[in-house]
Amino acid sequence: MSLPFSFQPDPEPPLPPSEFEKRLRAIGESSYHDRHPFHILMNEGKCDQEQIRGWVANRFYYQSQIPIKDAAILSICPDRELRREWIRRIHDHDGFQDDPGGIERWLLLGEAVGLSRQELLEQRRLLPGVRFAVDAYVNFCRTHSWLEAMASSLTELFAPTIHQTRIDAFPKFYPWIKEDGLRYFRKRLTQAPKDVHFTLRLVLDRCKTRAAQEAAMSALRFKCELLWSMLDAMYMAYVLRIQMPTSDGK
Ligand SMILES: O=C(O)c1cc(C(=O)O)c2c(n1)C(=O)C(=O)c1cc(C(=O)O)[nH]c1-2
Repeated sequence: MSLPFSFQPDPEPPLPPSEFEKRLRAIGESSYHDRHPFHILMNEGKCDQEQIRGWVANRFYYQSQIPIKDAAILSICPDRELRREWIRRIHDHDGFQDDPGGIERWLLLGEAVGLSRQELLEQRRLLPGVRFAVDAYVNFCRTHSWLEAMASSLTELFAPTIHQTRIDAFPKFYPWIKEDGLRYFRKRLTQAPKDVHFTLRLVLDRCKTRAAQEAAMSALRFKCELLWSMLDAMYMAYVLRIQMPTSDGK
């Protein structure tokens, strides 16, 4: 027998916060980019100098776009208290007062591996696949709700472990990298947990419906996919050595 047309089945109830958090963490545990074959090669000391340089140069584009995506989030966030907190992320990367910022520290990493600032700033080694993936992140944050955009940054729950792995692995396997270059990763060990503690609480508190919780989980899956895609492009170019011929023949 069909139900009267006015009957609406109950929407799925929201998950209890502890279960929601468990599911968010499970997304990163299964698909964060620490498991990508490029990172595994790098962290086991199996990359050559050109592969490390390729990774540093391409990741620079990600670093350079982070404050732009955070500014996009600020521009759609109606809550003043949240904006006061979120703006700190832009300062962390662009620099604030005496702190030259994460982008500057990544440029030092570039110099430590033998890349000039100019080369990074002019995006000379930027692969098309990396550009598309990073641009997709900025675009996602411009076109989704501020809460989904904030939720997509929750991959940072898993970033300190991978930063620590690099701090341990680089001096051991790549003694040719100047020590100064590791400052970026050291600084993120204290910055990322602060960011992510705030964002996790926010997402758990503000996603009050099951639909909002599902949207936050989708945002996190999307972010894991784009981080993974960046490394696919790098693996193709620097491990399989397949690159698009440049149109100007260089
Ligand atoms: O080196 C890494 O593996 C890694 C990953 C991520 C991440 O998970 O998005 C970030 C960072 N580093 C990072 O340094 C950083 O500042 C950062 C900001 C964000 C973000 O989404 O707002 N992710 C990340």
